Amino acid sequence: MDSENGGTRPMSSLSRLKPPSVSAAAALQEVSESQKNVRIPQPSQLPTGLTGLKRQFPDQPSRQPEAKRKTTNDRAGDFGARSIGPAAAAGSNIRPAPKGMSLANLNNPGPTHSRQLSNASRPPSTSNYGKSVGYGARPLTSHGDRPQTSMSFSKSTNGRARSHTRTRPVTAMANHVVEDEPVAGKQQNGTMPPPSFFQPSQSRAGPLPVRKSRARFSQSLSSISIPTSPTPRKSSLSSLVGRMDRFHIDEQQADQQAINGKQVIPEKDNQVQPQQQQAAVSLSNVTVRSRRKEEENPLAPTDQEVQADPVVPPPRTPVRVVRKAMSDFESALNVALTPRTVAASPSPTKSTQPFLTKESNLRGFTAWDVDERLHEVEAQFKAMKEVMHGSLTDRKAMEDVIELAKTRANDMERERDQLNQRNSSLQSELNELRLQVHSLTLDLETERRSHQFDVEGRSREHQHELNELRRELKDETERAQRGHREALEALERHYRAELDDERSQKSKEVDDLRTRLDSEQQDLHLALQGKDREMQTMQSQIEMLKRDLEQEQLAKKNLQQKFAELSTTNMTLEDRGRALRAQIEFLESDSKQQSDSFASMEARLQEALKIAEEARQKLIKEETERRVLFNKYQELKGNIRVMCRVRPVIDSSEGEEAKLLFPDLKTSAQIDVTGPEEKSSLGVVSRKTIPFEFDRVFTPSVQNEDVFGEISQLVQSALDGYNVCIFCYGQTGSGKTYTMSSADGMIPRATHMIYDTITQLKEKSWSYTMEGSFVEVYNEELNDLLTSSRESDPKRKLEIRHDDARKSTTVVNCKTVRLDSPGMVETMLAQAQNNRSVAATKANERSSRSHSVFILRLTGENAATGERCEGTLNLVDLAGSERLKHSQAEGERMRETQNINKSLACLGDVIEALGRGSGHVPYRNSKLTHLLQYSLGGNSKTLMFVMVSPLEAHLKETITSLRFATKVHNTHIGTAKSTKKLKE
Ligand SMILES: Nc1ncnc2c1ncn2[C@@H]1O[C@H](COP(=O)(O)OP(=O)(O)OP(=O)(O)O)[C@@H](O)[C@H]1O
Repeated sequence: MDSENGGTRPMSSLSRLKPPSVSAAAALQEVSESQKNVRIPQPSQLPTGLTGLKRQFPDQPSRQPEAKRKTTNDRAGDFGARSIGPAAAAGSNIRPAPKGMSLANLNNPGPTHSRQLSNASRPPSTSNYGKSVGYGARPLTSHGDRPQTSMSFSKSTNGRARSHTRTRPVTAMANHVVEDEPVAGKQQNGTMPPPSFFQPSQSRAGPLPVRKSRARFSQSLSSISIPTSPTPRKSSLSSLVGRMDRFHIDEQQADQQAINGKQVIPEKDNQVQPQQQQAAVSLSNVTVRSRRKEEENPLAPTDQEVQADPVVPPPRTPVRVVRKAMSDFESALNVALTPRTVAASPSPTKSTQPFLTKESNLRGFTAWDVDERLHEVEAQFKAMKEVMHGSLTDRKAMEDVIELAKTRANDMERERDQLNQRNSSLQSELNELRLQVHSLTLDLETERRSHQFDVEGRSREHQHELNELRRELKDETERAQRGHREALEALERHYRAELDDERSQKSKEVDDLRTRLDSEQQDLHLALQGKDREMQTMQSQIEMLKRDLEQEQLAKKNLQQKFAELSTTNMTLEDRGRALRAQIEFLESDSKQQSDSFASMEARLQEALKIAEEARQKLIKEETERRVLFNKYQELKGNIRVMCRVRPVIDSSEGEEAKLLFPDLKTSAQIDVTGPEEKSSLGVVSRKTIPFEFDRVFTPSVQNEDVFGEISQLVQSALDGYNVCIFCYGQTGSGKTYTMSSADGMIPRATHMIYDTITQLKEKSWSYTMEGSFVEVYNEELNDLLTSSRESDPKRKLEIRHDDARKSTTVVNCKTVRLDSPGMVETMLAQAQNNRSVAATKANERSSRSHSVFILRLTGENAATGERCEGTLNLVDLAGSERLKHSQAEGERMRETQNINKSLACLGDVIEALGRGSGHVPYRNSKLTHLLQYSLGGNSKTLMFVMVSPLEAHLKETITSLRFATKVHNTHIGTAKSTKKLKE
């Protein structure tokens, strides 16, 4: 150990003066640091025992100055003063600490000192506290997170590799023990168990944990800090107590050796009495402080020197301690009496040893003052006497303490024995229980195996029984099935026999029922026939009754008529009677004159009636002649007539009205149109008035009814067997459709008139059939307007067929509707209007882009005269005649307009050709002229309406149309001939 510390202390014990070793210096520094960390408790903070201790041993700073080196007597006095503490504490009424609570807890029983389970956060334990000698917590070393305690120290002695922890002793006490106790047993592990004041003085065979707990408890007690007194007595006492601790350490070392170096980590032992703890605390602290003083005084005998002496047995009682102190004192005295080397005097011989020994050469030294030395010895002797006195007092206190400790030790021994006994009994019980558990386990296993064998055997038996039962059940089932089958067969036979009987019986019943039903059916049939006859009779009676009823109704009507006639006759007769009575009265007065007068009047009346009849007959004859004459007039005048109609201005928004004048309202055959402005060569702007004359000019105020009145004779001509063609020509929006197809236009009025005429002609034995068709010429193609686009077959195109012999035209594949009533004509017109191609242009929203032709074929027969006639009425609504440039049509509309213009030009060409009497009339140049071939010229009567717009904007078109109409009007296209012929 010395070599480890590098100390140079001589091994000889004669000098007893050794320089402080490095380890001792380190220990001294450790103790000094510990003392710095000590928080000196105030008297009020000290435990009661310690407070009493302080009362008994008050500090005496005046006896000896602090700077003065302490002598052995001083340390002995310290020992006595300190050793009294535990005794006083034992004698006082110190309340024992609670179980599990150390003395440190008593000093500061705050919650912060409660033992924590967590290593990382555990506050310094009481053991650590004892190591650090004060409340100041020692910072954690690098050896581990957990503060190193006496427990860990004890663990290191348990053979673990903890020798490296010796680099820094945990506590001053531990440092002292480790470094200053060159005991072989202690140095084996480099550590030693903490000293314990209550350690048994001899090795015992008691339980090791108890001893360990006592050691730990003693170390924890060392954490109690007691202020160090500067008095020499206290130093001496500390020295003594330190020696006593080392004695105990020796004893503990012996115990360690007794338990073969094995140490069990003590369990938590809280059974140490607080008085013992307190005593140990005081002693250990005193030891620490005294050792520090010893280190400061190298001349004083140290504990190591005492411990190093193997001859001197360690004192085991305070008496021995005192004796040892005395011997120490004597040794010190010898040293003191030994001539010292004066520091200022040179050494007679140069010795390499720094201390005085018996071999030291003292020759040459100056003699020292004996008197002074005696005084010093006397003073020291006095002090020694005082120390002795105090030591005796201390001895008594220590003996009390020892007695108390012995008592406590005995109690604990007893308790330990009891615990050992209980432990052994519990161990034996545990062993017994283990044996029982083992035997029970074996029994259980045996039982389980036997039970398993039993279960397997029983399962085999059950399986066998189950198989047997299955076989039996199968046999039983088969037997039962056989029995049931036989029973079923027997039952079947039985029921079959019963069924046969039942069937024969039922068949007999059915036969009876059938015969009965037949007879009943015959009866019912007979009854039904009777009922039929009755019903026929009833029906005949009903018929007869109906007829009777009708006859009765007729008779009733006749009677009613007769009654009415009779009533009238009665009234007439009454009137005549009244007249006759008046006449009788008159006659009675002047009968002859009155009778003559009556006869003359009667003759005049008869004459008037005769004249009236003659006039009526003459009227009829003249009417017939007029019609003949009209037709002859038509034939003579030419068969084309032109009428002009000007529509009214519908809305002022249409624009400025053109200047159209009608000069001759009587004849109504002229229209004067003020032409557009013209600039002459002289620059004079003027507007010409262009006069146009036609067969009839209709002003804007003329209604359709008046217009129809003018053409009704033409319609009548159709009934007389003429081909009549009425067509409207004019620009878009001039009123063509309005005139021809409106609700009161020419077509409805013509049909209505024809119906009326047909009805009238029935009296003359004429019967007519009327068939209508409606076609359209669009882009030089014929379309049937009475057939919708869905119904029409594109493969069946309309074709124009002419019958040259009959001068009639037929459109093949065109739908022809028999018109039996005026309502059918209206329906046909509406249908045609829907199917007609109407497209919008810039000239007119509702511009008709096609020519529509309504063909009404009239066939009449006169049953009386045998005459037959076929006439055709063509009502044509031409498309707009506006010029292409004006219409601004594009694309498809342009093509439409071109076709329209072409067909209209062809119409003009045909009329021109007819007027010229050309042999070839270009009917086939257009579909329109081709369709109207026999309605233009020949035996046809043609009427052209030239429609005029009243607007100034349409003036040019108006003039163009009027010029074209004038051209037509001036054309003589032949004589119309009636188709009326006698029926062969
Ligand atoms: N005499 C009239 N009295 C009142 N309104 C008329 C008369 N004539 C024409 N109209 C009106 O003028 C408008 C154009 O007439 P309509 O459609 O008959 O012209 P259009 O010559 O047939 O034109 P399109 O060639 O485009 O068919 C219509 O709204 C019609 O009602």
